Amino acid sequence: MLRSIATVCLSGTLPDKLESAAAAGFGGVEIFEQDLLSFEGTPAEAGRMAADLGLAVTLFQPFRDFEAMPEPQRSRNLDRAERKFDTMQALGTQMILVCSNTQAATLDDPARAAADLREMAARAARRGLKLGFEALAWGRHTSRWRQAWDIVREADHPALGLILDSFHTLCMGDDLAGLAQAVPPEKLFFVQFADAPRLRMDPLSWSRHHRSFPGQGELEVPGFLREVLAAGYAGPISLEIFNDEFRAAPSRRIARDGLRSLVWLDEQAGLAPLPATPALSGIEFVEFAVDETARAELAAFLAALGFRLAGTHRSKAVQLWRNGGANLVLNAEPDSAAAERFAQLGPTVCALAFRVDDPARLMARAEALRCPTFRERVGEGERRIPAIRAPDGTLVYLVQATGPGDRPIWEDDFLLAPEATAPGALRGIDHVAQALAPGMLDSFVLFYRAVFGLAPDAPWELPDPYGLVRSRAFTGGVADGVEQVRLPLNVSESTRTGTGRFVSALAGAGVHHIAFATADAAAAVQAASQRAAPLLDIPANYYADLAARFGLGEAETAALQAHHLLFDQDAAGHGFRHAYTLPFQDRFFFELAERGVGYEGFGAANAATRMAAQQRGRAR
Ligand SMILES: O=C(O)c1ccc(O)c(O)c1
Ligand SMILES: [Mg+2]
Repeated sequence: MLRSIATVCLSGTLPDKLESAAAAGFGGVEIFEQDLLSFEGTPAEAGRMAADLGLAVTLFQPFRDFEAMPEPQRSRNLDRAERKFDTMQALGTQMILVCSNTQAATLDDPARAAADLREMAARAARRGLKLGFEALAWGRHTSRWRQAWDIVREADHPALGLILDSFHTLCMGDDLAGLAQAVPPEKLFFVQFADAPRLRMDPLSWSRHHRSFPGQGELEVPGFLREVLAAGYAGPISLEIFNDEFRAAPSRRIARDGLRSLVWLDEQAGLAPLPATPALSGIEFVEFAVDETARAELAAFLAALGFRLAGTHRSKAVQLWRNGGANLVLNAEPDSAAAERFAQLGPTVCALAFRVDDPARLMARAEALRCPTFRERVGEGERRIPAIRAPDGTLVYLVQATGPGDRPIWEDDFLLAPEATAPGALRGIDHVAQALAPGMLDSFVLFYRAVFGLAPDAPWELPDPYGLVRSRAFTGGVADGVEQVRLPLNVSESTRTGTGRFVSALAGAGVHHIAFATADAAAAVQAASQRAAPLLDIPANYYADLAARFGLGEAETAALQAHHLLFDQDAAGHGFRHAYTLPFQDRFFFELAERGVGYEGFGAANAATRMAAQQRGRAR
């Protein structure tokens, strides 16, 4: 089916929008009138530009507030329609969208609405054009698709049909039940798709500012597509998203997200299968871009956390640092992707590596979802780890999960030190938190959901002393009832929060902290203290409140305090003990986390205390 996107989804001028849509792989565009009005050339030139890019103009949207107006507006509207038909013919599109009238003056008279639409359709038909009628959720007298259909049916003109829009239906808690029985396929002229977060808001503001691509929100868009297909619809699948962040973002990224959302939607609706989502079994390593100097400084920081140099790459300036099951790679190789990242941003995380059951299958899935792939130069006999790029350019390596008897992936490429397998206090990586510019969150949500099959948890809000931080966590890869991969994503509109400062310092997104899993946080902290690790001090008031909140005894509270530990407990009594380091060069920081079995969170209740302590640390 033809994939189409409305120009209103994208930023820039009409030529920018068309080029981005074509580059992403769309076959059609809905043209919004405003985009045409602000275009320098003629409608015919716009139409040629689209055609040259291989884009069909699937629809033109110049009209609103048409049906059931009293005279003289009624006649004026019909005259105006003729001018719009001229434009459509120049543009080379057949379909005009008319959305239900929102004006106070419109008559509550479905028969009049039908008669008016019939008249417009008759005029359109004379020119070989077609007219689709769509119910807006806030339409004055027509707000549901069934009402719009009643009007279209009563008008009974072959050039008049129904347009559906998933947002207008789903935002009202409505569905398409009965569509296939009521509406013949040839009357289903066009269908628009949009998702949205569930918000308590009037539908107009919700629709105009908070729509998102399928898979980025919480509406049941795949079910909507299934119903539309069951009704025999075979026309374009068209995205129509009004979203302030989309219109402020680079149009190429947004167009690519849009296409990705449609590939995912087809899979979810059972239309076109993709290679299956992976079984994730953890984060094998996190890789830092460093140079020689930064490497020495970061290595010293890690050594204080009990990490040891466990291996050196056979052919590159790359080191493996390890503590128990936690692996960190420090990459100082010149002329590499890491070096490029370092040159731009200084010491930062440049790659994450996920353990998956079948890297080749996941690569195929990612490519089908239009993820850029990456192939690093490798030396002879070395392993090439397949990698894809996250929306911010961070590399995501896909590492074969190994069982107890298997050869570890490290042995091909690294000269491992004898202490490589020495026991350590850390079990692995509990979670990796990324700080994103606000406009990036939807891109990441779609990336993790579509490519990895991870589901976002409910959104959280975390109060930094200098503004709000919004957080959404992705978790997945359940094994033995425990989540193996946890990825909180944080965004902040304020540039003064820890998240905001990190994002502006980095000119983009990146890993802001890494939490290591330990079975005994107090012991891990004690060992780190003895090695003079820089740990974050927590104020005494925190502990007084904690004791009161959870009814902790004096000795237990004192033990937490002595170890800089924060504490949380869920409703079922599963506990979480965690401590933080100071940031490395005012950039990223680390966390030591002891997660009681069954605890699913991240200590969000402690985030305000942690962020305040970090901001105080900066002020000193
Ligand atoms: O917000 C609007 O006005 C508007 C216009 C056209 C549409 O197709 C739509 O879904 C919303
Ligand atoms: Mg619409």
